[in-house]
Amino acid sequence: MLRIKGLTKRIPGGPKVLSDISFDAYEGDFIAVKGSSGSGKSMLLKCLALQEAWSSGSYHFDGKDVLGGGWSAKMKVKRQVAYLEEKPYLNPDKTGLKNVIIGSVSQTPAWRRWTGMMRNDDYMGAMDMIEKRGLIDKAHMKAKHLSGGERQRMAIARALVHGAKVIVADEPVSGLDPHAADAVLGELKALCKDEGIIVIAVLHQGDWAERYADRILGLNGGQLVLDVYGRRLTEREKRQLD
Ligand SMILES: Nc1ncnc2c1ncn2[C@@H]1O[C@H](COP(=O)(O)OP(=O)(O)OP(=O)(O)O)[C@@H](O)[C@H]1O
Repeated sequence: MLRIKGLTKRIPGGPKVLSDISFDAYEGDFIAVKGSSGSGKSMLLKCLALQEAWSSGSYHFDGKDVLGGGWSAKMKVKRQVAYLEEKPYLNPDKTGLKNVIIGSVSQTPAWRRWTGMMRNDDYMGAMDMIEKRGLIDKAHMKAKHLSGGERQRMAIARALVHGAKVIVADEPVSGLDPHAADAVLGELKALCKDEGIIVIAVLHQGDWAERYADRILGLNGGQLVLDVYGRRLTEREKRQLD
């Protein structure tokens, strides 16, 4: 469970880009984040994944104080909160499987990525995860030959292999055709439902948020202006996010 209180982010020597954001997220939640360009959506996800330092606020993960908890508490959150980019980086010349085993810059320690060492149980765990994502026939294909949707799903497998309990995804279906987008969001939804993963995804375009998320957070000018459960946004609420 995540408990965010008063998250504020000020760019050093610059503007305040997130102001006093508070919300809780529970196992199995699929939360969409909406807001116009520059409203702070990406910054919110980066702060949750500890890719950006917080200016103030408190962050509890499974009851533990992350910001007050020292290096090991922060490393644990970096491993368990995976940041999924709009176009996740996979090494183009390595296979999907090898990319999954090696891990991502944001989640996996550097020594592990440099050595690329593979134990037998790493191999089995990664293959299992890839198979569950329906990508078994792509496991030995170089990443450069995977489609956008397959890359996104391979990146989800990679996050899970390296211990993700929370996936924060920044526009994960932007640029994908509707069929591939449904596959990616269906995958994320199933992870919430079946495995209790928390997904927090920026889904500003179209009606993906309404179709897949249980809850929609709306940002405007770095402030949380909407927190809506289990229903579509009204026209008035949509205007609040313009
Ligand atoms: N390193 C930085 N230095 C200065 N300003 C920054 C920095 N990073 C982000 N910002 C500003 O913070 C605000 C929020 O940025 P963010 O990327 O979170 O917006 P967003 O809602 O994700 O926008 P978009 O939908 O266009 O991606 C923007 O005004 C942006 O210019």
